[in-house]
Amino acid sequence: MSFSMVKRCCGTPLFRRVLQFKMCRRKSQDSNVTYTVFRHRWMKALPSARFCCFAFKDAVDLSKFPVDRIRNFCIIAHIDHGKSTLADRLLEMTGAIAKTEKNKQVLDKLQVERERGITVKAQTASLFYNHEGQQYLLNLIDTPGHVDFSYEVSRSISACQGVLLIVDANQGIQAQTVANFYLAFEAQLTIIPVINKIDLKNADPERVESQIEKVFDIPREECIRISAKLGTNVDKVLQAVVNRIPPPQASTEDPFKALVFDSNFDHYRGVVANIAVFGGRVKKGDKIVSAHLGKAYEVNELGLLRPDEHPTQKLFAGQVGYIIAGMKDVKEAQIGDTLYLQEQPVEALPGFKPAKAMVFAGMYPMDQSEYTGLRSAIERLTLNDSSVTVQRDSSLALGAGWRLGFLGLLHMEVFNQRLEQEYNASVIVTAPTVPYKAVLSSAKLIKEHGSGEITIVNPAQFPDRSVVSEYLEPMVLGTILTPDVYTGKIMTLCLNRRAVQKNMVYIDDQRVMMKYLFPLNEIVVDFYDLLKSLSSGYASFDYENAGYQAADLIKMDILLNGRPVEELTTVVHRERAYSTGKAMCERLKDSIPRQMFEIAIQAAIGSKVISKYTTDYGGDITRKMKLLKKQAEGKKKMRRIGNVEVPKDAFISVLKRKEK
Ligand SMILES: Nc1nc2c(ncn2[C@@H]2O[C@H](COP(=O)(O)OP(=O)(O)OP(=O)(O)O)[C@@H](O)[C@H]2O)c(=O)[nH]1
Repeated sequence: MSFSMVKRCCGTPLFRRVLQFKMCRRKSQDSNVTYTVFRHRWMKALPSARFCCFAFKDAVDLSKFPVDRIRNFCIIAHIDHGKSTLADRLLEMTGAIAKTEKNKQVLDKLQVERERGITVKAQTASLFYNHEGQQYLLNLIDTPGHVDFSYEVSRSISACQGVLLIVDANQGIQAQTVANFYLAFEAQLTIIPVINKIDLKNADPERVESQIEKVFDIPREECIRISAKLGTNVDKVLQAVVNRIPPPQASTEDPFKALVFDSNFDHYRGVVANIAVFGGRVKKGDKIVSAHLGKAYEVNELGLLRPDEHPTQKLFAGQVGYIIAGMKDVKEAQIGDTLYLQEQPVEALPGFKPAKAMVFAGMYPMDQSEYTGLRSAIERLTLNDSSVTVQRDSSLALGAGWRLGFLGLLHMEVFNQRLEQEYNASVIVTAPTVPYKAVLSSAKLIKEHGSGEITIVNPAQFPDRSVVSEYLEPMVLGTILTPDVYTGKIMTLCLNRRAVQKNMVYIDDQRVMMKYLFPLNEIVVDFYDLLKSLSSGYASFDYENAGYQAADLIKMDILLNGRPVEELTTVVHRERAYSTGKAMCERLKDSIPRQMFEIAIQAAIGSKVISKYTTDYGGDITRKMKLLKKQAEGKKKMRRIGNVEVPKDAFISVLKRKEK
């Protein structure tokens, strides 16, 4: 409905007098959005609802934006180098959000993101920017920095032609800077290096520019020095986006073709898919087809993300936006899928390799009566995070549950935290394990599995040596960047983790970049924490898949008063079994609150006990009463194994090693 129609219908003096409306036209800061605002006198009484706004017009006339005035880019960097802060400034400067103290990490919408101060999910925002008298549509994607979420980065990159590579002016190039640079470089995107935090006392942009020149072969003149926090030089970043990043190669004349690069689930509207339009145009009511499933859908809604959803009539070639088309499950909007018009089939875009789970853990309800509630919580959460894999699982000790696959330990922790925060679910999580493989030698088993090689994601199902010719473990190529004073300690740490050095170079006169081949199992739980503490927080770490390697593996059980603790069953390298078993027993002894009786804690391989400890019992009667009271309070967070109560959080801490 246009403004003139509204005016004609309800703008007459009589109508206004009767309803006491004041009508005016409002322009939002970016001057593209025109709202018709009704101001109701009665509403003056209600301070919080003084304005009643209806957006009658298609908010933005997207046909105004020929492809050559569109720029699609993402912000990539090492964790905490300031991506989200820069995104806030860009949003403010282009009028997408108001300038206020409250607007911090606007694109980090999840509670866990705000609490941990990290980005977990990539977010898109479309901005309108005036440059030399012309208006540009800039589509920005803010990406996470942590290695566990690098899948989000590679997906985002596929929707862009350029990246802003942010580097902290004090910390310089870090491990994820290198990893993210290569993702962008391999995708042949334009890379704009941005040195952030120049306001810091210890900022050394000169040094960082030299590093960028040496490691990435980008001339130092191309670097832009900014302070995202203070807004210094952020305008130069916007100019560089327009001047250096090419527009998308897409034509509105071609048949409609769009790449699904992200999706999330809305309980009322179904799947909301984020798309990059590679050709043609699409509008509400169009019949579109998902190339992956060959299924047709009708477009119910589409629009821009600014950063909130902003419905429009159409989306055109080169644009990035969202689309809702009655898909009921995120599996229907597979990341990497191609959408096209039913009457104009096109060849599918290359898409992406699906994310590969690197860490698996069992999840069980604290009490079996909570099974159904937990199932629905896990189902809903995985609808929004398609990189989590879920398989039903059950165990004698823990009952019915699931085995979930994650991209890393932080991903697993974040998932857990979201289950607790967003769904009020309380879960038992078993020891994280990596996906081992076994080459079977038993003809019977090969027939049973239909393959000579099986992947084991649950240590309880680790096959016995007698039916296996070889075990294989997953390997990763790790990159460590550190000030050179810590190299000695770090090399010892890597050696202790069965790592093999592949490379070592100085990136400037004080910082070293090392590459190591690690067994994934050795870095999953606590390697990163240890590396940080050994280097006083200065070293950084990133890794990528490096296939499988043969290894001498065995299954180890931990027993409490003779009963196996299924959460703690692990697969270990044979040469590590004794020291790992001993350390786990020691830590379990420290984690179990004293109880009214002695407890035997053992590590065993098959029937052979390799380590044994005994706890003291709780002491005199008043102490016992206090102990009972305290235990009753904490009962909810306890797991009962035989007659022993174990605190829920003991399990992960038992797995963490302490390096000498
Ligand atoms: N002094 C100073 N601090 C900054 C600047 N930019 C960001 N910060 C601070 O650096 C910290 C990390 O900033 P974020 O924007 O959350 O970093 P990020 O790269 O988005 O972090 P992840 O999404 O977790 O990877 C915050 O405390 C910011 O306030 C800057 O220009 N100067």
